[in-house]
Order: sequence, then structure tokens, then C-alpha cells
Amino acid sequence: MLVVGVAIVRAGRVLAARRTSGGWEFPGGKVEPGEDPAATAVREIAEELGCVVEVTGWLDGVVPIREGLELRVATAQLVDGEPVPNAGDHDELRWLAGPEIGAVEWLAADRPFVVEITALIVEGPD
Ligand SMILES: Nc1nc2c([nH]c(=O)n2[C@H]2C[C@H](O)[C@@H](COP(=O)(O)OP(=O)(O)OP(=O)(O)O)O2)c(=O)[nH]1
Repeated sequence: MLVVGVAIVRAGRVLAARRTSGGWEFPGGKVEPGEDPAATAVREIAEELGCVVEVTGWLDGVVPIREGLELRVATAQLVDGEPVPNAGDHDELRWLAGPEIGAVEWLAADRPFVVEITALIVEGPD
């Protein structure tokens, strides 16, 4: 089963969300049967953060989370509203730039994507 994380980028910063159960992640969730992963990204961000995003691309690679679960990460921009955490999912949000991105305690599966998004933000897409 595929989990989609969403790296929302604005003004050189990426949004990180701390799961109420612990660990920083790219907010998102599981792709439902028959659902387009980009639609999953938009749906999960609306459900978890109460705002609207548009997917702008995908980071490279697919990383195993645990047996039967793997992670892909979309890049996205905000098109409406401001992200607000709800206690059921996240207890803190942070817009991180540069070296701050790698300094929070990401879930293990996210680390390759953290490296990738940091390079993208610092260097810009080529
Ligand atoms: N959303 C998200 N989940 C991640 C990331 N990294 C990572 O290991 N995970 C794990 C945490 C969870 O075990 C799983 C995602 O489950 P979830 O609980 O967020 O998804 P969901 O809302 O669709 O699930 P459900 O509770 O409705 O079954 O993937 C990440 O960057 N974003």
C-alpha cells in the first residue's frame, strides 16, 4: 500500500508536521483503492490541515516504511487557506529552511526525501 507525503513549499521553506504520536513527517496518508496519488495528496492535506494544495511534482524514489507500506513524496504549493494542525493528526507545524530541514527528528522513511527537498529548495529545480 502506498503512502503519499506532501512537501508543501513556500518562499524557500518546506512544511514539516509533527505527528501527535511522535516524529516529523510530510503530512499526507494512504492512497485509497483506485485513487490517483495526486488526489490523495490534495484530499489528505484538506483533511489534516484544512487548506488546499496543488501538486507540482514528485520527489525521486519510493521508500519502504514497513511490510506492505511504502512512501512517495509529492511537492506542492498552497493555493487556498493556511495549514492548521488538528490534534488527531499533528501537534505542531513548522516552515523549515536550509539546515533547519535536516535538524528535526523525521520518521526514518522520510530521510532520503529530506535530503532531496533540501537540495531542491537551496539550489532550485534545474
Ligand atoms: N503521511 C505520512 N506518513 C508517513 C510518512 N513517513 C512515514 O513513515 N509515514 C507512515 C506513518 C504511518 O504509519 C503511515 C501513514 O499512515 P496515516 O495514518 O498517516 O495515513 P491515513 O490517515 O491514510 O491512515 P488511516 O489511519 O486512515 O489508516 O505512514 C510521511 O512522511 N507522511
